[in-house]
Amino acid sequence: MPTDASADLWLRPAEPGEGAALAAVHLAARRAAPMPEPVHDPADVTRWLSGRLESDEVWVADLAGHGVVGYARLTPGWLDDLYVAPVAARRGVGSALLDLVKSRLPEGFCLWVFASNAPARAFYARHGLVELEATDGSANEEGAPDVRMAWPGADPLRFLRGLVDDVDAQLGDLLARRAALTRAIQPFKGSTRRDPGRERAVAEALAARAPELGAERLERIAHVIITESLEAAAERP
Ligand SMILES: O=C(O)C(=O)C[C@]1(C(=O)O)C=C[C@@H](O)C=C1
Repeated sequence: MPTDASADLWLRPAEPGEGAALAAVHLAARRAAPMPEPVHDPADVTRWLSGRLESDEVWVADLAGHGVVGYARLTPGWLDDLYVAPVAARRGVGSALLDLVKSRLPEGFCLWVFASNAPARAFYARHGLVELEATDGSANEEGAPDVRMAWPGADPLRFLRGLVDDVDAQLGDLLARRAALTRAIQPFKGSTRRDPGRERAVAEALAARAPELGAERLERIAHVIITESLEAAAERP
């Protein structure tokens, strides 16, 4: 039954030496959730979390009669871990930790959640987080699709524009690299005619990485990028 846990619940900074307690919560919470199997054994998880205690901001939830039942681990702009042991489920521990994280990162933060973890995604959505990009999992250790979520903080437009700026910085670098390659190829071609087959293949490769944009839209985007890159190359052969 949902209860107001505040009387029994105490949130406090983690202390050095609590790595094993955090690892127990981490592993129990993961086992109980629809998440991929952990790729590290308990000793590794304890060692890793003990190390993170030295560098990251970690808060623990102590529940009367149970001890440490949850924790949140933060790095600048990110909620890296939020785990609650099943023994303390549905007692408001996760919400209390998340409220604390919001107060520690009032300008907003991001987190990664496994796509399969529908209860966690619903929990975060109920608490005002929005879903950003989804991945195919190739960049995480488990190789499982995940979703980036964000709590956009006190000034959502400012926070989300900050994320756009970060991505645009990468996109600008990529456009510069790509335009340089378009330019480098031109002297090796017999004509200045465009190659529609090659351009279709380029658009298909983009569509495989960004399926939500769709092949047709990506074909138009690729067309603009290539047109402008060719024009820039012609201006500076
Ligand atoms: O691959 C080529 O033939 C290129 O000239 C490069 C490029 C591109 O920028 O990707 C540019 C123009 C062509 O129509 C097809 C592709």
